[in-house]
Amino acid sequence: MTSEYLQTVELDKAKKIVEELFTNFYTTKIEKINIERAHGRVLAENVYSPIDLPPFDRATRDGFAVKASDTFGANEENPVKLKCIENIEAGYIPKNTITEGHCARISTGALIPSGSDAVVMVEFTEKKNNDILIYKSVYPGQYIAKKGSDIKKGELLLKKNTILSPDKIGALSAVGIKEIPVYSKPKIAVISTGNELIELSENLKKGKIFDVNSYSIAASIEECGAKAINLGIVKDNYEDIKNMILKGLKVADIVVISGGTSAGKGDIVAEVIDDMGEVILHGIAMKPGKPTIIGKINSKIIIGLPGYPVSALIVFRVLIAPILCKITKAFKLKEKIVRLPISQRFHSTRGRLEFALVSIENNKAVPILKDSGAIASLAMSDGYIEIPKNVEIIEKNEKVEVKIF
Ligand SMILES: Nc1nc2c(c(=O)[nH]1)N[C@H]1C(S)=C(S)[C@@H](COP(=O)(O)OP(=O)(O)OC[C@H]3O[C@@H](n4cnc5c(N)ncnc54)[C@H](O)[C@@H]3O)O[C@H]1N2
Ligand code: MOO
Repeated sequence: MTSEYLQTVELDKAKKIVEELFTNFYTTKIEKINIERAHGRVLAENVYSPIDLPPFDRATRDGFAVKASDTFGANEENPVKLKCIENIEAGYIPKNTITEGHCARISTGALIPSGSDAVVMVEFTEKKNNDILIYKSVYPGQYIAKKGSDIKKGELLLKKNTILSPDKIGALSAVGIKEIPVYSKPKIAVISTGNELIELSENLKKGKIFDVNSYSIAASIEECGAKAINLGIVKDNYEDIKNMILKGLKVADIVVISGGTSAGKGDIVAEVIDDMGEVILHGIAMKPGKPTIIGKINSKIIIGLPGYPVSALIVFRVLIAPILCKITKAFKLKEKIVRLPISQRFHSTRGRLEFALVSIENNKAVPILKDSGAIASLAMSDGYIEIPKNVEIIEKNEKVEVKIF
């Protein structure tokens, strides 16, 4: 079983396998959520406006509601004199009808009184005793937003699969929709294995290190619009790993476990998965990431990432994230890529697709020459470059594509 690890498959084939697994074994569900929690979620259905918007004819300027015909011919020299019969504030219902020779003071957003068909801006009026002098004519409909002119009841407001950004949330609230149908986030359990790992809250003792992958992988999951359920650290022993995986399968749709994937003595993740279900793939022809495991237990997908934090993150990014983002639809997959000259000659492993972290300095891609065990590279990196398996050397100043994190 673990000998399968020696037979690596190409990354493209691994991607295909993961994609097929997600298609066959993950079913997208729909839930209704409150608008207050809708930011970043994805609409699961078309939304039609349940009301006319605006719901009534309303003033779009502060001024006077008039009969437009009363203002015809009015100008600076020859103002028209109208009698003001009411003051209509936003939110109130006018009591009177505007008849010839009359007007009403009106606020922006207030309901247009019956009989009126236009608003004169306050700047072009003057109050004189009980009269209002109008210095500018208006045409019928001027400064009035008609009922339903924005959107009509029953009209399509937002299409299914729209990402709910602040503007879209505004549109939903304008038509009074509080409960919103969205895709449920896939739940992904995150497990870190290793006797050497400790929680961030613990004291660092000799031989121990803080758990990185629980946090970096959970963050990557959330970045793809999925929900990470961090189950924490488990020791490198068969029973503990098995029980933790069982727990993950219970609470989540997918399990991601890191560490214990390679050929070491304590590296028993593949064995456990194989006993509980099926190891579909163990070993990808990529660097880092060679010992990656893809498996299935009771129709649920389980991914074993290499323990080294840089390896785990790169594998997640290139193998899992694109497919996860595709199913959540929460993230536009267009990767940010910049083409930059490389700052120095770079040697790559012959015969293996390689991913190398780089930082960007003075408009150059600077390779971070540390191995995947080096944590500081995570802090220094801006992105990574992909070196095809048949390329051994990238010459200084050759242009490379940097995929930004
Ligand atoms: N004889 C061989 N040894 C190794 C091989 C190999 O092919 N033959 N592959 C190497 C490669 S490549 C990788 S990658 C690692 C991956 O091994 P594992 O997945 O079994 O990972 P571990 O041995 O458990 O851990 C490796 C390394 O990473 C640290 N680690 C693990 N988990 C975490 C975590 N959650 N947070 C922080 N650091 C973590 C761990 O302490 C180890 O230092 O194997 C190579 N060896
Ligand atoms: O394959 Mo490992 O994942 O080189 O770091």
